[in-house]
Amino acid sequence: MVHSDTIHSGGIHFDSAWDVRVTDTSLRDGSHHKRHQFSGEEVRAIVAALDASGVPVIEVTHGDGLGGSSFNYGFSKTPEQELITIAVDTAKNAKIAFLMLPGVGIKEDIVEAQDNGASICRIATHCTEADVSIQHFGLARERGLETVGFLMMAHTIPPEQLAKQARIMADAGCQCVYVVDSAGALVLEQVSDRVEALVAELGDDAQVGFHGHENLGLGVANSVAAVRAGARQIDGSTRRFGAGAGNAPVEAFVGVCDKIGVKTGIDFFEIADAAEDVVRPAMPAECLLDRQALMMGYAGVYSSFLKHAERQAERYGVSAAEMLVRAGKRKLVGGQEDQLIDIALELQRERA
Ligand SMILES: C[C@H](O)CC(=O)C(=O)O
Ligand SMILES: [Mn+2]
Repeated sequence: MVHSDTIHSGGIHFDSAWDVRVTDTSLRDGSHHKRHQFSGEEVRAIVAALDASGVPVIEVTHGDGLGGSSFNYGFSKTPEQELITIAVDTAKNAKIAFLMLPGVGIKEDIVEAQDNGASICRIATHCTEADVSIQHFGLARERGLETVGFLMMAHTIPPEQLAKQARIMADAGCQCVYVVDSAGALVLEQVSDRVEALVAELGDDAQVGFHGHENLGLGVANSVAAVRAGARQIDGSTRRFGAGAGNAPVEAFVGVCDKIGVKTGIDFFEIADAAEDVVRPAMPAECLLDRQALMMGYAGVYSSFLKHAERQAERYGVSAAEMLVRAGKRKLVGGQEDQLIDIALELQRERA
């Protein structure tokens, strides 16, 4: 299918087949659920299926971004740059994106990912720390990469404050700033209020995106709320293959968009088949909306803490759900995974 391109805010080329551009993040956010154990063959099969369904952007990286393979976050089975190369070689139309968290990855990682063929650079920071991304956006734009900014744990600050952080990213060269509901804690108007605030702040300087998690079962509904509030890019994971209860399922989001007249350019029937026949077999288990996931949504906990909490809960014989509620009370942010051990020990002491 050949479509014509148009240029939208942030200077991003948009295919005329899209009202919103969907990024599938199963091969990055799903990496948390799979404890970063993707094989090259799995990446090849998933990219081929998503690409054939019309998914325009596919993100491939360790769950915690470039450089995430480590003792703290969990070692990857296959080096992420190798997975990026496989994804680029496999995709016929989709662009391959990568994620990086300043401090976890470094600028050389961005250069290597681009040399391996990735074309969209997504930089993630905690939502109050946008200034740590400035040099990375500068480098990415200088090198001709398309840029996306991720303001993580967006439920923790009010819309006006989030918009100011978005402005920092846009001024640094970010072409689309995402409201990232890392904890799956935002509820409908809380999403639209944030998206609207960013749209008002950024105008034509940058697009606004939304990345949701399913911990309160609102991934698709929140994504629709984001679109109605002006978001032009939406993340999801086919079969919800993501951290916690997973991300907004791309196949359901596409079906809903078809019904409400929002063009995604993705074929509903093909993506439904891809979810069932290709993505599900690569998942260690379905992403469940179980007690632990619910606690994360309710207490506002970073979704990627789930597997870490489960491991420490088993090690110290305490409840993972209780650990996650305490992680919410302590307002932990990404990078503080080690404090889960402290919480497990605290619960163990209390029980003794
Ligand atoms: C590094 C995180 O997993 C980024 C993300 O997907 C989120 O905050 O949600
Ligand atoms: Mn996520």
